[in-house]
Amino acid sequence: MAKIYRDEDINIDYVKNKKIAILGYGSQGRAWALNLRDSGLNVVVGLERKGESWKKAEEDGFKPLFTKDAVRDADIIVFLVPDMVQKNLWINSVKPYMKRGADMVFAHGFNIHYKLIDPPHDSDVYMIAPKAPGPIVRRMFESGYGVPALVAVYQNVSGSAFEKALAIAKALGCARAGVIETTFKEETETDLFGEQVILVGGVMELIKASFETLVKNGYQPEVAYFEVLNELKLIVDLIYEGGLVHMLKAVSDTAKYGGITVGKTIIDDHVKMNMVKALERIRNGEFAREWLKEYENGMPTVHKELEELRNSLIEKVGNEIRKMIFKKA
Ligand SMILES: NC(=O)c1ccc[n+]([C@@H]2O[C@H](COP(=O)([O-])OP(=O)(O)OC[C@H]3O[C@@H](n4cnc5c(N)ncnc54)[C@H](O)[C@@H]3O)[C@@H](O)[C@H]2O)c1
Ligand SMILES: CC(C)(O)[C@@H](O)C(=O)O
Ligand SMILES: [Mg+2]
Ligand SMILES: [Mg+2]
Repeated sequence: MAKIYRDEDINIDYVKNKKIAILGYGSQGRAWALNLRDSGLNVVVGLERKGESWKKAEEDGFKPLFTKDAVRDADIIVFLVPDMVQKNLWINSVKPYMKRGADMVFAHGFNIHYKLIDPPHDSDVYMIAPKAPGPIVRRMFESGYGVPALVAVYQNVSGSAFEKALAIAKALGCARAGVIETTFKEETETDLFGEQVILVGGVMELIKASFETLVKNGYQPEVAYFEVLNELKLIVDLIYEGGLVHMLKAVSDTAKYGGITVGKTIIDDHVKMNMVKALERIRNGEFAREWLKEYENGMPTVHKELEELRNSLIEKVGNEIRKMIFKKA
């Protein structure tokens, strides 16, 4: 079994008096900046322009700097802008201004694994990859818990890159849950696989397909929404709390039998073959090349699909239902 590092295994002093530049103040950037500051670390937020993120960081009590000024005397530089943006940010606003030997830190291995960024040979390069969306990284920290994270070292010039990665993971609250060592390759490939096949892609398409099937066959959209989307969270909560058997114990015997037998005919060998194909495209770099091209063309596919989703029945019905059921009585 993999070694799981917890708070008591980690010494935060490795990063205690270091100046940490958090580049980006979005999903992960905000969570990292706030959690690290609350853990007593010296954080500066670096941004490219005085836009929404700048305003948000100021509202949270930071004094953001332009990237080049934030990295000038930083000991640790954390790349928390979108993956497709990191290379240009590195070339134009970090590399020419950073202190020699400053650490380069990532929350996902994409740019290093697919060789978009070629880091200087005298820098420690490591990763802390929280296994959760940014707002949850912050929410769990505030409530005294944490989300798990993976840590990996790509370059260890100082000899203490791993200890620094663990220290940052602890300051993020991740070692309250558990931190596992991995490689940039393993993190990148499994993270992309997870988000494409289940967490983002798979779940979304299962929800859409089951909703459409019910509605096309004459059932009320609101009934379909409750059945395939709202209750999904409640069932996943049971799996999260206690595992698959725990969830099966909470549902009826009818649901157990139906789920066990029919589930396999939905997620059949054909679906499993598609999963292997998706993994293969990640491993041979085909997905990364396609995504780079999509990004360079202005993300037409992403914009088109989001527009279609915004106008879809499940979103319209869901928006109305959520207004009702989440309204405080
Ligand atoms: N979103 C997540 O929950 C999550 C989870 C784990 C790992 N990660 C990784 O964390 C990193 C950051 O992802 P994110 O989703 O938090 O990013 P994000 O999309 O939330 O980043 C937004 C921030 O980047 C800045 N930004 C956007 N475009 C820019 C540009 N062209 N130049 C400079 N700055 C720009 C914005 O001003 C904002 O401050 C990525 O490597 C991602 O893979 C994200
Ligand atoms: C939150 C996720 C999906 O786990 C992350 O990997 C991301 O890229 O946003
Ligand atoms: Mg990801
Ligand atoms: Mg992920």
